Amino acid sequence: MNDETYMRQALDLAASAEGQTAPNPLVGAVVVKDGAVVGVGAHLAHGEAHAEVHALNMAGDKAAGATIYVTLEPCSHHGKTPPCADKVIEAGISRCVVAVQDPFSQVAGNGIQKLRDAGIEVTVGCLEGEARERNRAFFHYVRTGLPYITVKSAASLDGKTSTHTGESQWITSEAARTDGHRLRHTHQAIAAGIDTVIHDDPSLTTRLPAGGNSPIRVIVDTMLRTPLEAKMLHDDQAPVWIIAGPEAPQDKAASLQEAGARIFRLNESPASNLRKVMELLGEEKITSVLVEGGATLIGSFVTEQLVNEWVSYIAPMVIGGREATPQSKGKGMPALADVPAMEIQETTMLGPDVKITARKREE
Ligand SMILES: Nc1c(/N=C/[C@H](O)[C@H](O)[C@H](O)COP(=O)(O)O)[nH]c(=O)[nH]c1=O
Ligand SMILES: Nc1c(N[C@@H]2O[C@H](COP(=O)(O)O)[C@@H](O)[C@H]2O)[nH]c(=O)[nH]c1=O
Ligand SMILES: [Zn+2]
Repeated sequence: MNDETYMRQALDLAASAEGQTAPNPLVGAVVVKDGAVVGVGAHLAHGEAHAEVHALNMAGDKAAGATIYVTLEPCSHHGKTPPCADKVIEAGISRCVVAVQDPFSQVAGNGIQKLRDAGIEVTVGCLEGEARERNRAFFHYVRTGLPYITVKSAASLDGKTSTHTGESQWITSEAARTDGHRLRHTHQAIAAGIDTVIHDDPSLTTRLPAGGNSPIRVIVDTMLRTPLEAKMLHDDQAPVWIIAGPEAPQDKAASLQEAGARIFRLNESPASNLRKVMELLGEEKITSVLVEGGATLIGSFVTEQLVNEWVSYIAPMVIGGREATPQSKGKGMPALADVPAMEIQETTMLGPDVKITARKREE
């Protein structure tokens, strides 16, 4: 058993709380003493104990002289919980293996320094690539202040998301649609355009057999055309935030607020200033957004080059039709040189469909 073995265990522990910890990162910790695992822990929810605390509590006095493996640098600031670095020192840990430094300004190497100053041997970089990839949303958010943006698109082989008569249910299989709901569970917010809200009256909730978190529903609706009887306003499943433009009628804003929606009014059209909308969500501590559709909204994210990840679910059918809805509308990129390079991360069969995941390389 070597460092990577225990760090892999810590990464798996971190991943077990996926979709629960935002805006905090996923973190796992394993305490090892004389080749035996004596404590394990994961950060389970924002505001609750950090992974190291769980693992050290479980280890008890076996932590003295032990090694702790942690997927993110132990924090050194007083956030909602006392600093983990202090706890690691108090427990008498003699060696700390860290996957990656915490980019959060209040930590960013201070935790590691604190441990070293206390005479603890610290190594950084064990399975760093995997640790960064697991926390890509958190790292992107800390670096840019913008949520990590994933577009989800379900389409035919020829890239249509509905027939030219507007029929779209269903193109992909139950298996693909369920996988799409896992994407909802792992994102803090889900964005949809007003056309999708009017056409589909979607609930945008996470409906998985085992349950799951329903993301905050963010509707880009410049003129506040969201119907007062929209399903999502009456299911009490998750907040509804509607982003309006300057000309949106005040009386409609008032009645939507009455119906429980939170209205954000921008002084420019949100549909062509999505970066402003994302900055606003970033200020609300939203670290990840799933863009569910439709083609117009997706087209705006593409044109503003805000897409960090693209997940396509492709069904084995060809719909055809010049008027059939494509995966993205809007202005688009004039030249290939402007098209951001991405990398395919995964292709998986889900029933009869194929799922393709691609990511933009983080700068
Ligand atoms: N039409 C298809 C999809 N279409 C998804 C639509 O964009 C819209 O998100 C749904 O109508 C939302 O409904 P609700 O939130 O589940 O109530 N998505 C899919 O994965 N496959 C398809 O075939
Ligand atoms: N979740 C986590 C860490 N999260 C770090 O602490 C910040 C949140 O602090 P707080 O508001 O107190 O929860 C978060 O932004 C990130 O930098 N650190 C750790 O040592 N272990 C953990 O398990
Ligand atoms: Zn901590």
